[in-house]
Amino acid sequence: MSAAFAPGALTAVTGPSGSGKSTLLYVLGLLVRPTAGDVLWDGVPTQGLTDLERSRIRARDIGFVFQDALLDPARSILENVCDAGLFAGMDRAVQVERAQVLLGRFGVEHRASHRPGEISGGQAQRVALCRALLTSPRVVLGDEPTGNLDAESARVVWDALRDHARTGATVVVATHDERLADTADHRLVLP
Ligand SMILES: Nc1ncnc2c1ncn2[C@@H]1O[C@H](COP(=O)(O)OP(=O)(O)OP(=O)(O)O)[C@@H](O)[C@H]1O
Repeated sequence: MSAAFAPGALTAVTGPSGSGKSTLLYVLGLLVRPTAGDVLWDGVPTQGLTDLERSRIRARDIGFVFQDALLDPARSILENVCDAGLFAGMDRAVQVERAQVLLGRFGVEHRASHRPGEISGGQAQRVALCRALLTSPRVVLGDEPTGNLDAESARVVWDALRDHARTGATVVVATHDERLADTADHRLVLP
């Protein structure tokens, strides 16, 4: 099986539980190496890249959103978002400016100095989205990013991912939510 994920589009990955949606995203995101096959990045095979080279691509070009926000509980909301820029070599002032714009866009700017334990699950997921978008990555991968959210927050997160695809990025999202998946540009169904 092979699949191509085009820039400028959101692809929804669906399929039964255990069909490999998460595994596919981890492989695409260069978090794990496939036991067979390869991921081509701009047409270039990634299997032969060193861990450092793969980490560089991840830091610079890939944003991740998981089912849980996975924020660092010891750091403020602003710091959690800015941290995504560290390994991408983003200037600190640019990190803060961009983080504040994103937090404002998703209605959580008043929580910037709070700790993750002081905000709701829906707000935490919006913060995770800001973190994923901080570097304006060319690729955003979502593993059930709306799985724990109420309908309104789910829509906010999904629409933001689709809007990011509209900027020319490649966005791939695994989901069990058929209604959201129906609004994706493409659909990959795992058997
Ligand atoms: N760390 C692991 N080690 C070994 N097998 C694993 C590991 N993680 C997942 N698997 C197996 O790989 C297969 C695919 O799992 P995966 O989590 O990718 O499916 P999924 O489609 O995302 O499922 P769900 O919708 O339930 O999240 C399953 O059979 C699972 O048991």
